[in-house]
Amino acid sequence: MKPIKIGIAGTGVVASGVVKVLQRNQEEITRRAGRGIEVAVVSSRTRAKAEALVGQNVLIVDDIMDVARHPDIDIVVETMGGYEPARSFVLEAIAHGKHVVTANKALLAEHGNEIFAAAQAKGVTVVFEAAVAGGIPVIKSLREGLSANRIEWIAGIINGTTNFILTQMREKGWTFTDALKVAQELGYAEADPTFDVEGVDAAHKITLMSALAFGVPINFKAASIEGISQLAATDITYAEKFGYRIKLLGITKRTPEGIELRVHPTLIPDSRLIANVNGVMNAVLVKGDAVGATLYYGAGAGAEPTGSSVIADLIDVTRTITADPEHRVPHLAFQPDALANIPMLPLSSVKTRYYLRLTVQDRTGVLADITRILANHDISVDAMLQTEVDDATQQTHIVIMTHVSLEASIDTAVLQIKTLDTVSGEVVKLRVEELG
Ligand SMILES: NC(=O)c1ccc[n+]([C@@H]2O[C@H](COP(=O)([O-])OP(=O)(O)OC[C@H]3O[C@@H](n4cnc5c(N)ncnc54)[C@H](O)[C@@H]3O)[C@@H](O)[C@H]2O)c1
Ligand SMILES: N[C@@H](CCO)C(=O)O
Ligand code: NA
Repeated sequence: MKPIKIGIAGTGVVASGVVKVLQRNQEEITRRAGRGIEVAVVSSRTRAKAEALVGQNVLIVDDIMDVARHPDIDIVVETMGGYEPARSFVLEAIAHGKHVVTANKALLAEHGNEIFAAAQAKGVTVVFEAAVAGGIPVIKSLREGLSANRIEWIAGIINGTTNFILTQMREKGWTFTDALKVAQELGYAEADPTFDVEGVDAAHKITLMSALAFGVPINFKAASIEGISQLAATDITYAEKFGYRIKLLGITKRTPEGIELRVHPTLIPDSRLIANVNGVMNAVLVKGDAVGATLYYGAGAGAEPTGSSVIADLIDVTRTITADPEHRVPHLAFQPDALANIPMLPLSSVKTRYYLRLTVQDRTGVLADITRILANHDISVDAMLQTEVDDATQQTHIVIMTHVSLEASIDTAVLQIKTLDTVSGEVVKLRVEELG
């Protein structure tokens, strides 16, 4: 059979991984796909970069739309990133009957509903394994491997850059700034690294997994997002004293009231496997009612790991290209006419355990005032730690681990605690997930 011809828009880190692995493993990829996969057209902002990547025998075009419209192409690969022109490019390719493979979670989290609807109408596939947790085949697991289950929750370390930063800070004492700089040099970070450090990239990814897990439309606006830029090294140390590690987690949970969707630094018991996932590695825990908890681990970023996922998608599309569209695996795991209308919950209705750190004056009655306020809001204390009094300021830190409480109650209690004249500065609040 003749090889499948593909076009690539954007020749950066991910595209280079795709081209290299396609070349290196050509023979095995052909045996798996049933026919060869050949890069036929490439578009890049810099022709020299494209030539260096694919050589002289591949057509290089200046306008990305010439990839989207090229008559010889069956599948386009979008590795430019960003919202525009990526969105227009993908829609144009779909309009021309091309299947699309993309690594772009920002695009799908914001414009996925429009893109998948266009693909459905045209009978083509849009696949995005590379967009979530880089090289880990977690989309495939959610869409196919776990399709017997009612998914209960997903919790994942799904941003390599921030996990790399947290690891270097904790293990090697690097500064946040130095660790970020190295993550950028290694090609892990987004073009705008605030997407990584402020939790936006993780929110894009957990939004996509939430839609796949629960069969609901993609709803990025419902995500509550908190990154690691405000996380103090002190809290990493105190958490360790209680036997916890702090990780930036993307969490989505089905509750009787609706769906939680959130990203924030989270305390995790240090005995959990996921608490020991370090460096650029990602890990996603998926809890299904039948299978129980399953854990997917691997490189969340980098050229070849991400290229691995792009190529797996290319092989999948190649295999199904001859099947009738209605017999293909649905883009978002559920049949498009079977999406559910479950409410997305605000952060105030989250129920979990909390870590609170307060700075207080060392005076009698402080602790009693604080515990009284907590009790008045139905918050019970599980463990408490008080540090030595600082001689100069006469201040001390009180760290409290609560039992499961309602976030709205915690927030009201914290507001009241802050009005006590013995309490100074901010009260640090972090969420704890047992992930059992
Ligand atoms: N780097 C990773 O480890 C990784 C992992 C998973 C997903 N992703 C995603 O993959 C995508 C690409 O990331 P990357 O790290 O390869 O980025 P990159 O910056 O290395 O490469 C992007 C490429 O696209 C080209 N490009 C951008 N805008 C263009 C335009 N308007 N016209 C033509 N070319 C254009 C750039 O010149 C560059 O060659 C992003 O969506 C990113 O979120 C990256
Ligand atoms: N910037 C992303 C790339 C992979 O999606 C990360 O650090 O995880
Ligand atoms: Na993946």
